Amino acid sequence: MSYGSYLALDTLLSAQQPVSRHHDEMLFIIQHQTSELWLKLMLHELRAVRVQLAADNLRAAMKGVARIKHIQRSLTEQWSILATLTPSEYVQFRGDLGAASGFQSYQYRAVEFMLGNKNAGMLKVFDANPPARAMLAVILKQTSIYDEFLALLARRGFAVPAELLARDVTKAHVFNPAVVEAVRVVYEQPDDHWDLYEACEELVDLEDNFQLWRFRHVATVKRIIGMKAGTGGSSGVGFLQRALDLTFFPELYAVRTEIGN
Ligand code: HEM
Ligand SMILES: N[C@@H](CC(=O)c1ccccc1NC=O)C(=O)O
Repeated sequence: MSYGSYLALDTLLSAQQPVSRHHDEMLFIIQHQTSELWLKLMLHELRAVRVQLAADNLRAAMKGVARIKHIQRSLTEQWSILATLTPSEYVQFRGDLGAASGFQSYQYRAVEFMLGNKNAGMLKVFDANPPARAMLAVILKQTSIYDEFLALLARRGFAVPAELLARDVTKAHVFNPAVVEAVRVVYEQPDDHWDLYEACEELVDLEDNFQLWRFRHVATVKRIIGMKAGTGGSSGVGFLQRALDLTFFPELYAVRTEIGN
């Protein structure tokens, strides 16, 4: 065993293959590759969190969420490196990227699915990559982290509607006022439900961190390509900005309006 063989460094460090002759393409490639590595670890941890929630191991699940939150911070911080890429630099190799786009990040889509933002329509993006498509199809049909959390609440005696517990999990979760009422009990008597109270706040942190990543993506994209359309066929900044309206755990936010009323 050696450092290089253990870490497969020859493989890892031969995977940076610029398609242009431009100096700054190396930054672009490494920014994406490191993001994908962290996404890989995030997925690994999310899978474990899901299993722990299903097994009623709330503390172990929250240990996993704590690690995920640090990964998210690292991913979000990383945007400042890419922000050193100026529009004048990017335009020199953007054309060489063809129709490639972050749309095609199957690990990113898997993370969105695991958190509950399901969208079966996204699978066709990966028709040309059968293993990626198959991985996403499996996650699409599984309960999300939030489905498992709501099921755990129900097992703890909270009034989570039965139809929600038997919902079609291939669809995105839809806001349900009864869940707000269930969570309200936790927030109004935290001392009686401390672990659930803590877990709700951890999930809000997770969503908050995710939004910060999305925001830094839009902000970085805006400074690099302005209002140009995206290589993936979207409007660009406008499309990415709309994604900021998405929410994984709507009831955990809605409950805040109700506290004290
Ligand atoms: C110069 C740098 C970048 C630019 C100009 C850019 C631009 C865009 C645009 C315009 C889109 C919308 C899809 C399209 O029409 O192409 C998009 C999507 C996306 N980008 Fe980037 N991006 C950049 C860097 C990154 C990096 C470093 C990552 C990290 C993995 C990333 C991940 C994604 C993901 C996951 C999506 C899909 C988002 C969704 O479907 O909600 N992008 N990007
Ligand atoms: N959508 C970007 C291109 C882009 O960012 C990209 C291209 C190839 C591989 C990954 C990419 N990153 C994220 O969208 C653009 O419109 O310039």
